[in-house]
Amino acid sequence: MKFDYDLFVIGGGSGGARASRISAGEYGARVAVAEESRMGGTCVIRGCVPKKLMIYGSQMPGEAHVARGYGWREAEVGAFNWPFFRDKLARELNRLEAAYTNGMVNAGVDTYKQRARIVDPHTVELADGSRFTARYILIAVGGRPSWPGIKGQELGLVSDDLFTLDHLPGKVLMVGGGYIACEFATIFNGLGCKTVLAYRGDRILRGFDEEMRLHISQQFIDTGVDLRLNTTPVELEKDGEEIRVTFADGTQENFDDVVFATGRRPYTNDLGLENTGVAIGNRGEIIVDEWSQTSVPSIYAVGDVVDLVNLTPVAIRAGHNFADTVFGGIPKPCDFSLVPSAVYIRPHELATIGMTEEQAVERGPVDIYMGGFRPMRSMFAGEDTRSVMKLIVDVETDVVLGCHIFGPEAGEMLQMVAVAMGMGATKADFDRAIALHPTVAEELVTMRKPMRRAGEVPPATERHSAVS
Ligand SMILES: Cc1cc2nc3c(=O)[nH]c(=O)nc-3n(C[C@H](O)[C@H](O)[C@H](O)COP(=O)(O)OP(=O)(O)OC[C@H]3O[C@@H](n4cnc5c(N)ncnc54)[C@H](O)[C@@H]3O)c2cc1C
Ligand SMILES: NC(=O)c1ccc[n+]([C@@H]2O[C@H](COP(=O)([O-])OP(=O)(O)OC[C@H]3O[C@@H](n4cnc5c(N)ncnc54)[C@H](O)[C@@H]3O)[C@@H](O)[C@H]2O)c1
Repeated sequence: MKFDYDLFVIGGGSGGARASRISAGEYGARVAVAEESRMGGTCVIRGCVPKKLMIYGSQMPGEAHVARGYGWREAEVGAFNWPFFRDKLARELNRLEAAYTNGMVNAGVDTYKQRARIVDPHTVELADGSRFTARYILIAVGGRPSWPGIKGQELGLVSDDLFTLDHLPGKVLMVGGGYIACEFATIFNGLGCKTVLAYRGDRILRGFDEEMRLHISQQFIDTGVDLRLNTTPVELEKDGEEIRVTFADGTQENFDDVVFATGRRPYTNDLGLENTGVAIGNRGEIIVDEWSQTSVPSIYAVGDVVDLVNLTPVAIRAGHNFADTVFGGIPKPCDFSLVPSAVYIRPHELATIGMTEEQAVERGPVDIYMGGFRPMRSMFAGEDTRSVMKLIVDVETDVVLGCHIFGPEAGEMLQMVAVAMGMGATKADFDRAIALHPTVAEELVTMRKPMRRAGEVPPATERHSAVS
């Protein structure tokens, strides 16, 4: 059968852009991409990139504080000019969007700036009614914020809305306890907004190492974020210019803005999947094997839509492996068992890879190496914030199973740890490395004795009485 294209990609975000560029540019496949919004997708337009720039913007008052501690006694940041920042951010995102589009066009990819639906396992229909056939279809449609389903929720915002606000809220309620809630609590707090972080459970960042969760909670408290645990909003109402929030315990409080950071869901609705027989899970995620292939042989899926590890480098790797496998004749299955990630909060961020202590203990005995210290840079400035590093080491094999770093620019350090751990590094390998002095990172190779063998962790209340 003759097809219009070898590959039709739905979604021009991290996964779709990489797959199409490599398939066409490196392997000469005839490729088209449909994108209903802006090329670059979530990461570039309304995720990682603008978020990280906002994090940098929000840390400037802290930098001025450090500068004063180093003798720049008059250092002040003054008032934050949100319209200046927002408009500059918009120009930067336009630049990146153009770079993404050009990258695809230069690779020979046909781009359609329209929504696409699947008609059958080899046919895609665009919003204007045009239809194209393809040997393969790659679904890379990403995810969308999910709303909590409470009364009046339409008065609230989601992360997509936060990069184009008319003005910053004087007082904001962040709802949720995951990556987005924590990162935007840091941002709003740093930019001078009174920030309340409401989480329904008793400790934020579920799934992360328990000890690290405590340090992050403590940092929020220390930096002035009003952290409210076991707190759930149940209704939003308009009250003049403000939003009145009713919480599950019956209390009410007014905010200028309420932001729901209550998770994201695969964006598979109205995609025409029912025309194909592609198997989906109960969250709407597309089920794929290690080759990113769905239950229909001509249809593949990568990125957040498969809801495995919802991070940009994972979507990119899956997209690249797809192109190598299907068009390059280089079979590359996806293995996402060791993925680093970071929660970009300030002043210290959390970067993590591998097992948490809790996961490791399930598997067998482990030694816990931990270092806690005040980094030279901030300590001299008169700050008290402590860095914490934690290595989880298999007692039997000496292999490092997990690494968790809470410190300044921790993500920058962890990337290199990911290389070592990917090679199966043991604690002895870490020890053999000569320290690079004076750095924060040297602590990683100078932790000589285990702090404990797992299972002997003191109760949380003894470690951090300030956190409930
Ligand atoms: C606020 C925020 C911050 C984040 N920060 C980080 C971070 O710091 N580090 C990190 O690794 N990850 C981060 N992420 C996650 C990261 O953005 C995603 O994992 C990544 O973008 C997923 O890529 P993707 O290709 O699967 O989907 P996306 O990038 O979402 O791309 C999907 C594209 O498909 C388009 N589309 C959808 N349906 C159709 C259709 N039917 N027809 C045509 N086009 C369609 C969409 O418009 C979109 O452009 C963040 C996410 C958010 C929301
Ligand atoms: N730095 C990064 O790498 C980064 C940053 C942002 C987002 N991301 C990716 O995007 C994904 C989505 O981020 P997220 O923070 O929205 O999701 P998340 O899954 O990390 O956190 C969602 C939070 O909302 C809470 N929640 C869910 N439903 C709720 C409800 N009805 N009421 C109250 N609380 C509720 C959950 O308990 C959880 O704390 C992340 O899982 C991650 O994969 C990554």
